[in-house]
Amino acid sequence: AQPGAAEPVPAPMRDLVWGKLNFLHTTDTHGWHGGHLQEPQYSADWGDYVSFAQHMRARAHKDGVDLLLVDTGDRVEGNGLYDASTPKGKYYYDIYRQQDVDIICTGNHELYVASTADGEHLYTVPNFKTNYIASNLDYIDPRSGERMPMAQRYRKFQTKNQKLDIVAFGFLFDFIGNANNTVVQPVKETVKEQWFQEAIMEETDVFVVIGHVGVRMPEFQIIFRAIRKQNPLTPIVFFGGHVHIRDAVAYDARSFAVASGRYFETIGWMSVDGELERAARSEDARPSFHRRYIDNNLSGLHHHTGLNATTFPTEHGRNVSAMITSSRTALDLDYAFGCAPKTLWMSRSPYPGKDSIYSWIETEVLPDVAVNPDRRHLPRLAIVNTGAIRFDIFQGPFTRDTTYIVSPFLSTMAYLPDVPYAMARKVIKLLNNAGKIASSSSAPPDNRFMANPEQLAVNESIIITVNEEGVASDDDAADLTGDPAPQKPLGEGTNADQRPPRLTEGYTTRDDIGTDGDDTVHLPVNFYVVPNCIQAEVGFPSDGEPETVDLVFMDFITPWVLMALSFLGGEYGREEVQLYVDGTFTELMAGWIEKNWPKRC
Ligand SMILES: O=c1ccn([C@@H]2O[C@H](COP(=O)(O)O)[C@@H](O)[C@H]2O)c(=O)[nH]1
Repeated sequence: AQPGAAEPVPAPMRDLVWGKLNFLHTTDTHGWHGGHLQEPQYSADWGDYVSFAQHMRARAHKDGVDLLLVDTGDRVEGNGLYDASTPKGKYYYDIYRQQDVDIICTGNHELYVASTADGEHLYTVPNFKTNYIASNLDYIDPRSGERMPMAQRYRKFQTKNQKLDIVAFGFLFDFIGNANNTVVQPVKETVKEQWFQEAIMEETDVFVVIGHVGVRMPEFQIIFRAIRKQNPLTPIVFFGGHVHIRDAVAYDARSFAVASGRYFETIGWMSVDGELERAARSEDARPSFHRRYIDNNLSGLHHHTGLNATTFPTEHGRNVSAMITSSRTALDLDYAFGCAPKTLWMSRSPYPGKDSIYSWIETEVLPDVAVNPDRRHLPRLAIVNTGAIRFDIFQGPFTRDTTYIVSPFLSTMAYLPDVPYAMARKVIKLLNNAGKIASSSSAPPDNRFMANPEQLAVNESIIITVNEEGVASDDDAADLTGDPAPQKPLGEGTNADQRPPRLTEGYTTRDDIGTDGDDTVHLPVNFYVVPNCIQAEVGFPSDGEPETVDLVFMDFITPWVLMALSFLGGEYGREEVQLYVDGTFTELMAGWIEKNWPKRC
């Protein structure tokens, strides 16, 4: 862990179940390779993961089984370690490559900005050579204009110890927001390609499909059906991401899919056991699958390896942690813009509400920063999509690192001048409806893409009632322990005098397999659904309604805003959208904090 990172608190643990073929999975790490310095349950860093993987590989070797490491993209954007340097990623590429990842693919965040896709092509693809797979992604060389696969389309290899044959693919969901130096082929087209049809006819023991794709998204279903059609008995394992949640689902008795969360809070574990060699395959023989969501903290990593603070760190792991420390220092990530007077939550607290980060943006930040010096006298509606805010703000120092953690994007505030108020006021309602505003082929994707991916997976707020002793209500306790007994304490074990152990707050995952996936038994946390967008009325007359307003919005949501206006009878084109205020939203927010919050805590 990094110097100053919160010490993990011991908690009741569930062990890992090993099989013949085992996997460790990271996804959507978004630059958090230094770990969560303020959160004890996720405070291990990439160096600790390097040590962990070394010990786990050694155990696999000793037991004659195999371990593969998988990463399913969105490694960038979301933390100062990647975002704070010029150019972005100056330190990240060398840190990330220290882990021996066996199968790796691209996420949408590697592609939003052309220079990020260039970085992927120039550094991560060569760093991982034959381990990098790009089944449905091409890159366009900026000099020659030549279009080429970002990496090989698939990979066939043998595992180290058992010599199991593996055919692996690496997909990205049908993403359309990429910069123009890459081409994402829709998955339904890719599976028709000759190379794919030939690849799925390869003799193999196991298919491994990794993808920056939610495990319940249609893209994985399409791939699953295509492979299964030709291979009725072959085990197929899927590793997904993008939705930022822990999840597991079995598509049939011989397939299993796992998603391993977000922001390097989780290291996913999957094991497959049974007769895996194709020679032993039969109608009756079925593989068994296990999953575990490992909290990324040192006490858990010690637990799973049977080591301690002295014996756990390897030389390589220590060196990687040191690389991260010196990069964080060079980037001055601990520089404080101000002191957050209280914790502001994205989804743990209701919106609108006094502890909601969105209410803070709406009522305090926007009225101050949504100001165009030449039009400050005119009323405006300022709209921010909730997906633009990526993390909670904890009470205490708000640092350069926090800035990128909360708001990593380069989005600016755009506007349309003098929109009739009668029309402009209805836009927010349309943006906040579920589904698409219009169903034409040129319409932007589902409105929920303006919100955070975590929100995609949940339709209703999940509010857990816990009493003062940390005991959940009957239903919640039954959910968490799998036991319908009333008022069951939320611990698996009890200490000698039968008092329940003190639990920390964290993930209490329910997936298709059950409620025992998390490696650490936690107290549950609330999850409130938030709208796709929030809106502030700024500079409005004290009485009466304005005739027209400036409609100000994050440039990222331009397609949705134009579609909403068109639906309301206002035809505005992209060329009419102008920059409202200089600077990115991130810079505006950091500037507001510097001006309004106390400098020191
Ligand atoms: O410029 C941007 C880019 C993205 N967003 C928000 O992020 C999600 C996508 O997040 P993932 O981590 O890829 O899952 C997108 O749906 C937007 O809500 C943004 O606001 N601005």
